[in-house]
Amino acid sequence: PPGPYGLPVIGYLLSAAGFSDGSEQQKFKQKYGDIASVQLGSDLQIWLNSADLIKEAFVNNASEFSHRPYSLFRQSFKFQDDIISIPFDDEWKKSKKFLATILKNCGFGSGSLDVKVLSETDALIFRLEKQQKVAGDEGISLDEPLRWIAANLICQIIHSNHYEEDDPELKQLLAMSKGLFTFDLTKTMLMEALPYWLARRIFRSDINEISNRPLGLRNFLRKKITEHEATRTPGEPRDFIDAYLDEKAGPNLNYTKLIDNCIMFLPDSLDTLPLAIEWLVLYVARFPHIQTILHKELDDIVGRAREPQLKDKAKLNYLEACMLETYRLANIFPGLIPHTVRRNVWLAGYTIPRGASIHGNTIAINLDPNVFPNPLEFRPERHLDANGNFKPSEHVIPFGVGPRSCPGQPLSNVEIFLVASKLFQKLQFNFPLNQ
Ligand code: HEM
Repeated sequence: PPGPYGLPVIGYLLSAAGFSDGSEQQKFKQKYGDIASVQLGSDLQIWLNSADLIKEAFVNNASEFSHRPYSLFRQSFKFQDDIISIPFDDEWKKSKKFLATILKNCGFGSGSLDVKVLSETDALIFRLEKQQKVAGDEGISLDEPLRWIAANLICQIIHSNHYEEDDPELKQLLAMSKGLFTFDLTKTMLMEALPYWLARRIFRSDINEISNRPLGLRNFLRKKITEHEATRTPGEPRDFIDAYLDEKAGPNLNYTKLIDNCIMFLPDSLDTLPLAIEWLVLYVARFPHIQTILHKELDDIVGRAREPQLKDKAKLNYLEACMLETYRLANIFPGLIPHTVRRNVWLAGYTIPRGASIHGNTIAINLDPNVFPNPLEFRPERHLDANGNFKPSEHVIPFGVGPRSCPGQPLSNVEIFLVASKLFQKLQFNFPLNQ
């Protein structure tokens, strides 16, 4: 595929810094159309710059395009057969189906989850109001309170624990998972771009630091598993750990795999998901006319006397539109997680070489002025039809598409919708004075 020329050996590596703010990725679409390639050292990156082409690869040709490329960064964590890294084969299919089923039984997409989310949101509102009284005009940060509610929900699903605001165990868990998968983007690109032996030398101390990151979480989860083994009733799972133990009990039970798969749920649950809610609140607070429309819609459909429910979702068109617009403009998960092919494959008239890393260019797609006029404006109306009904966009794909897409999407959709509808039903958000 076409792409920028680079220098011998290092390719386009000197421009790696431009990837962190998305400016390079946007240029790929403008200059080369739906598909572009860029050589970063030894890493050949293919950028798919339209949602249609991403679907062509990850959905229509899923059997070829659903592998994960080798990544020194991910390998540094020393996870064992975790769901994100394992290749797309029969083993992966079995694991993903198994995880999806037990997650569903533990709350994802089931009625009991709504009750938990609503009661956690009550506690969140109480906490925000309390903090606001103390802070006055200074304003408060949403970051920690939103991570706290998200942690309570995922912990109930994984190991049935519910925490109060100041619980030291919760604080410890949040501290251990904060930034678990965060790393300087330019360094990550260099790590993946340099030949393996050289990258291992240059980044030795970073690799050691990364491999130590999950140790605290592993110990924490090991303790939870031991407690579960002592108290569980086989066949009556209370949560993810019980369900896993039920399914895999026996001499072949691999505790490290169980622990690592629990850890895989944490970064998106504790970082990505609260971030989406936080951006939504910030955009709505920034534009008072949008907040007024949102409050009116909630008053008309739900009223003040009862809780919002999942069945209201179909009627809360404006809220749905605000959520989608947030995914688009805030670019909640830029670039998806890279995929690869295991042999040379044709796509859009080009050969995609075996081992290339394949990226969904959601940054360029979300800001494409031909699809979203005035793309930098937060305009929920663009996702409504002439009758004011919510119109999902085929171009906004924050959870990815195809078999490798996010298994947390059902949980995220329920959680974000219920938390947001209740927050906007009960509260008015404004920016602090002079900010
Ligand atoms: C707003 C919230 C979230 C967003 C935007 C999001 C987005 C994504 C994206 C873009 C991918 C990669 C798709 C691809 O490779 O093409 C992904 C994968 C994944 N997500 Fe999420 N996610 C969210 C929440 C969650 C939650 C709450 C969980 C767990 C409880 C979760 C667990 C995972 C896992 C395990 C994978 C790897 C799947 C695989 O490799 O087969 N995500 N997510």
